[in-house]
Amino acid sequence: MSADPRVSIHPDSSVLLAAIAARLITKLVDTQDRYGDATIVLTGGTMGIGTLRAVAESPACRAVDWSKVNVWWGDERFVAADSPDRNVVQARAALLDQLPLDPARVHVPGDSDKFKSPDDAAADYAQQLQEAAAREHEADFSDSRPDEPGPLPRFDVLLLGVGPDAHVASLFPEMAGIRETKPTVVGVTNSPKPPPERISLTLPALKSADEVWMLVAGEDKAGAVGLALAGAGPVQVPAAGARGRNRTLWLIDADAAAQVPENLLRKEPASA
Ligand SMILES: O=C1O[C@H](COP(=O)(O)O)[C@@H](O)[C@H](O)[C@H]1O
Repeated sequence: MSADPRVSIHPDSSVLLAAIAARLITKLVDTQDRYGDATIVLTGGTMGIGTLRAVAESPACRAVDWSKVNVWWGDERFVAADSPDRNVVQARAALLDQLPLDPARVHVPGDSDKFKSPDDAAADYAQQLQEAAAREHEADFSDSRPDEPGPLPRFDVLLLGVGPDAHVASLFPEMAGIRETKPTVVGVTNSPKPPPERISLTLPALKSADEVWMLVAGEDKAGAVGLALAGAGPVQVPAAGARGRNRTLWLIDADAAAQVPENLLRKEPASA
């Protein structure tokens, strides 16, 4: 089951980033009230890193118990561990290094210093995910606990940027990664956007999240946003396939909203 998209449009990218940060902080606090901890899946790119900077700037940032936040990434560039191209390196500089995170809860995808190929790093990341899922399963004493752990832990909120070509994470239109239905993680060797080698969660793994938030600003993304929301197929338009189980939220600015289908635009209530 997955949730139909809802769209929330903000006047420009700076208002959008502040609004996303406020929502994210609230979501993490609410989730910690419910489960004791919260799990976020981060993304890279302009909006992914901009969101982290906006969280760092928010006075409400400290409302979250960061020692009980589990951190994963939806994708990573397969380059040296300290490369400025790494989503992890950018996320640490934007926010993570300022937080009292528990290092055991920060799950970093592999790099080219440690692994020979994107496929090897993808296998390691899939293993990290599976181990986290097994730990969660062991600690679950509820009546709804399944007999066996699944391949993925609980993802409470999963953030995604969208490229002008409608890629999400490192799943690019018409390429092998977006067609994967079985593995949770895939190695990418020919990304059309540099750097060419990457690892990415697959579409089924993205769709396992409780909530998926699509973060998009700028007129160069309007075509991709329009196609995704008009119901295009995920192989051609990967952003169309990314949906949360309970919520799919498109948080976008007015420029990126230029081609949103009319029926998805929120109407003002009619005046009496
Ligand atoms: O390469 C990537 O691109 C996407 C989108 O980035 P943007 O700069 O166009 O917003 C990003 O979400 C992904 O994590 C990243 O690796």
